[in-house]
Amino acid sequence: MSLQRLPLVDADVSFDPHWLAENEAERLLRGLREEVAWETHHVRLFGREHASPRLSCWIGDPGTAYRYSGTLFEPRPWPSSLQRLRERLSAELDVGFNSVLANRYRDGRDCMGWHSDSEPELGPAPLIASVSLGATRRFVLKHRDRPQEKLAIDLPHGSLLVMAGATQRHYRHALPRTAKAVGERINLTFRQILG
Ligand SMILES: O=C(O)CCC(=O)C(=O)O
Ligand SMILES: [Fe+2]
Repeated sequence: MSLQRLPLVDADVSFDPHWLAENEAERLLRGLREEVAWETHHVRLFGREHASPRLSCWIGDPGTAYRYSGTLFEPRPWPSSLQRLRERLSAELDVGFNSVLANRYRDGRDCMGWHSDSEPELGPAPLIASVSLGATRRFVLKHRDRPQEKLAIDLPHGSLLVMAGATQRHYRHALPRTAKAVGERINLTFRQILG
């Protein structure tokens, strides 16, 4: 593993563009299309229900329910391929991951808006490991109080991005939609829900 620290103040973000071998990444991508119970999550924003512009699935150990934007998601069980990936990540990063949010971006219109992963059940300094599969998409980070502190990074097939420490406290991030013709992408954000 060769994680490189990215140049951001008040944050701890590191990146390995080739974390997974090409054949492993390909096998995972194919498997996850079938093994995951993909669904459209609905979230409440300003009192109104919205369909998220992507497919998602919350997966985790029993007891890792996750509340976000007013909705409580009960975890689905681990498909075996994700179970193995979780074990490998937990060992390499020395973090007891007990859940993962899987997101599937069908094309360039699917996206994720500005947010930070700062739900209380993640604790004050969450370590989030984000594995990307399929089409390369641009990921952007921006400091909450210092707008000139920002970074855009393309996340290719098989890459690993790790956000730790004060990153969620000081930064928001997003996966913008794109007018470019891009294929499907699956992203996995491994998390540790504190009991
Ligand atoms: O798809 C991505 O790379 C970002 C996903 C993300 O921010 C999240 O799951 O919280
Ligand atoms: Fe996020």
